[in-house]
Amino acid sequence: MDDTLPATSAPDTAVVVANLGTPDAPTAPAVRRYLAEFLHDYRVVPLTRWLWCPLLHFVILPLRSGRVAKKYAGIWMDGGSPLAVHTRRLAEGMQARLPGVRVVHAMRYGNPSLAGTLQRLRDAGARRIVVLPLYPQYSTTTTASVDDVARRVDGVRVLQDYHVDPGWVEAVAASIRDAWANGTRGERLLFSFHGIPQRLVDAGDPYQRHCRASTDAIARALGIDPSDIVLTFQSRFGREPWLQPYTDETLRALAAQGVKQVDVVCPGFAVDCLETLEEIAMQNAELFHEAGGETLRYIPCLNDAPAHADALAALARRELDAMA
Ligand SMILES: C=CC1=C(C)c2cc3[nH]c(cc4nc(cc5[nH]c(cc1n2)c(C)c5CCC(=O)O)C(CCC(=O)O)=C4C)c(C)c3C=C
Ligand SMILES: [Fe+2]
Ligand SMILES: [Fe+2]
Repeated sequence: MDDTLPATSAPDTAVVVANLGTPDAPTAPAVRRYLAEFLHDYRVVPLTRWLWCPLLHFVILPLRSGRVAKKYAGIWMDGGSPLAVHTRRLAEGMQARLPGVRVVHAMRYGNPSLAGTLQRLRDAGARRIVVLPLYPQYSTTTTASVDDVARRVDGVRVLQDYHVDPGWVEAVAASIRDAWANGTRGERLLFSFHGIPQRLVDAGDPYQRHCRASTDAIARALGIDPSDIVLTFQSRFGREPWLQPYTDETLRALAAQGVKQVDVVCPGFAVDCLETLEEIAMQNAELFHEAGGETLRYIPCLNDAPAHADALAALARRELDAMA
């Protein structure tokens, strides 16, 4: 846990840049610890505990931890897990844009913990705290879980979503234009979002609608023909139906239709992580190639790009002003 909050001159106001979380090391025990916390969250798996706990502890964690640790090892950076490194750098970029405000990062699962960070900020005198979950699209599985933790602390406001925020939309569009700048544009642009179970959308979760709206807004900013765009969902977990079309099946179908070059962007992920660097840029690129495609070009997340830090700092400032 990070107990070394930077000292600033304005401890009464703070912004917490909150992300999902990630293991502390690319090892089976560290992955197991992380997955255990993540998959015990009722927002993520709402199964009755007498059924879920035995399955989780005796089947899923023993089988999954070692296999997933190897995937993390393949993308690990000098400073740690990509999700942790990029989240930290993004928060530093926002700090530079928010003088007089203390900006820190925290994780819903793993370290530095969101609950501990909020408590330490309060103990250090912060009375106005904005939590900015790094989820552009709202979901009960992600944003609401951050809310669950934040609601236990006084003086905290949580940004609910920014799925069509003009600054963010333009930053994503600019990153796609940059990828196309050298004239190597794929035949299709695929927008791949993390999936959630279809059951949750049927029960009212706005996530799918937000993903559609983000995709449309980014496409509009790019001025591209809707027929050049495909919206898909990745990272299925478990056996029930998740949001469709699935990214992997769509890539196979595109290759079968004779599409050779595809560009993939993941605007549901603020920073690069296992699901983008390993699943899309490695696993799905290989799958596309084996199905007869030539090149899957992965367009990186915004990470700590100046336009990203600008957009999120402006959002944080607006939330702080709304608390005044
Ligand atoms: C971007 C939004 C995300 C949603 C919505 C989401 C829902 C969701 N995820 C799982 C299960 C897993 N997700 C895992 C990794 C992971 N998920 C997100 C984001 C969303 N998840 C990110 C950014 C990451 C990467 C973390 C990293 O360290 O890089 C994993 C862990 C990896 C694995 O074991 O495959 C699981 C498990 C569920 C069940 C769910 C909705 C119900
Ligand atoms: Fe348990
Ligand atoms: Fe996930």
